[in-house]
This record gives sequence, structure tokens and C-alpha cells, in this order.
Amino acid sequence: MPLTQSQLTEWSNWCKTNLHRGLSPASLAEQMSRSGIEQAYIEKALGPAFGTEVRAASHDAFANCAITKRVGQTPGVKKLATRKAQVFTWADFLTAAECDKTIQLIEGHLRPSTVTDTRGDANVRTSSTCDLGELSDPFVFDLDRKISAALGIHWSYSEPNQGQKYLVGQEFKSHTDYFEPRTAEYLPNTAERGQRTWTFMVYLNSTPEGGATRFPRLEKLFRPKQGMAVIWNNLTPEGEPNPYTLHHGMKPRRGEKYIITKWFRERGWAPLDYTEEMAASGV
Ligand SMILES: O=C(O)CCC(=O)C(=O)O
Ligand SMILES: [Fe+2]
Repeated sequence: MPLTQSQLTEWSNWCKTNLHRGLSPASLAEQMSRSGIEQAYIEKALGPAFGTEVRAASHDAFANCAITKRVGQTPGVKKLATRKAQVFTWADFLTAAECDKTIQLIEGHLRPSTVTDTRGDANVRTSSTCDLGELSDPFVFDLDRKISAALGIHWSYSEPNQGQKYLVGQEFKSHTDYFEPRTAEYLPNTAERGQRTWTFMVYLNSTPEGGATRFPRLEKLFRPKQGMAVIWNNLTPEGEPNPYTLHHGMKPRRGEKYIITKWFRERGWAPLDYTEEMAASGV
């Protein structure tokens, strides 16, 4: 049976929401097919994702994505002067209005933060989390596209956007964002989308005291400044987990701290490169 225009729009929105939540195009096509939707409409609803497969991009492509070429080109972007890891900052990446709007969204949907492996310490992460990517909010999709274009990697390689809130005394103790190979957390977390690659984190407020992000092995500390992004590759250019990226979300001593984090993976369903033009056209 043919779909009406409004039914097609509804299915297209359903696809968009679920693709941004990290579901694969094949699994969505299968669900639509089970709902009795004809192939031609499945193709329309999925758009560019139709017929694609989730697969790994090359480590070289990750190590040379657009952010690595922005210093001196894009105002506000700096590279940390070290050969040990690829770390960048981007001042005023989000406007104050975008930050405030994101904080409002986070405030409405908080749960206690979790980790994949506590390593025996129940207090390893004491903050609260908001699964922004689950909200199906067009503003969050815009954020996804803006972050992906800034980094230069298509959003299908990324996990859904997360917001974090730290009250005075709350923290995320030293950890790496990659999954530790040869541990129990490794396979269940990497089987589908692969290892974590880049982390894109944005400070949504300027915490008055404390709350820095510390990279002890790089001897570097970033202080939360509203709108500033800290962006790093958790892997080496060869694709191995990079232990130098160990970091600690420190306790705010006064005031709160709000951030968003987006983690990128080795596998996605689109070509890796993603530009501002693509983001503006809504793909
Ligand atoms: O809060 C921070 O500064 C760091 C957060 C972090 O490391 C994470 O969410 O993975
Ligand atoms: Fe982290």
C-alpha cells in the first residue's frame, strides 16, 4: 500500500531519530519491512542511509580528519604542543545562547552517571548524565551535525550526545575513553561500532572554581570556559589505544559544571568525511 505524504514524513523522522540514536540502517529497513512498508518507501524514508553498511574507516582517515587541519584556518582552534597525543581546543565553539539552551535541556532529564567498568571503585563517576541523543530534539540533531562538521567525521560514527552535570565535589576520576583491550568491558562495548576514536567535549558554563579536565600524562589542565571545546583522539595514528589520553574530570570547588560529550567510533554507515556544507544541507 502506498504511503501518504504525511506518513512518509513520519517514517522519515522516525528514521532520522533512530539513526542519530545509533541504530543501523539495515535494522531500520527490517523494522519498516515488517510493518508492511514497500521497498520504494523504505528507500525514501532512509534517504542517503539506504542500502549502506556499517563499516570501519581507516585509522589514517581518523588521524587526518578536518580538525587536524584547522589550526591557523579556523579562528579559536589551537593544538596542544605535544607529540604524545592529538589534542585540540576550540574557543567559543558554541555560543552562550546554545550553551544555555543545552543546559536547560540537560536539567530536565538527569540520571546518575554510570561507567562501563568501575575497576572496584563505586565513586569513580559521581556526576549526573542526560542522554540528550534520546530526546529526538531537532536542536540536538543540529548540535550533532555542528560537532561532526567541526571534527570532520560523519555523525554515523558517533555515539548519541550526552550531557553531564557536576555539583560541587562530584567528579569523573582518571580514566580513558577507549575501552581497555583484554578486559571484560572490551568485547561487549566494541563488537558493533568498534573502538572509541575521538572525543568531542564542550564546556557549557564557566565554572567559577575547580572542575578542570586534567590530562596527567600530558601535564595539561583545561579550565571550563563557556563554549570552549576540548577535542582529542583516544587512539594513536596507527589506531592503537593511546594511554597518554588518560584524563580526570575534576571536582568543581564552587558552582556547577555542565558539559556535553560526543564519542566517535571506528565504524559508521556513511563515508567518513563530513563538512559544514553537508551539515547545513541537513544530511
Ligand atoms: O568532565 C570532564 O572534564 C571530563 C569528562 C569525561 O572525561 C568524559 O565524560 O568522558
Ligand atoms: Fe572521559
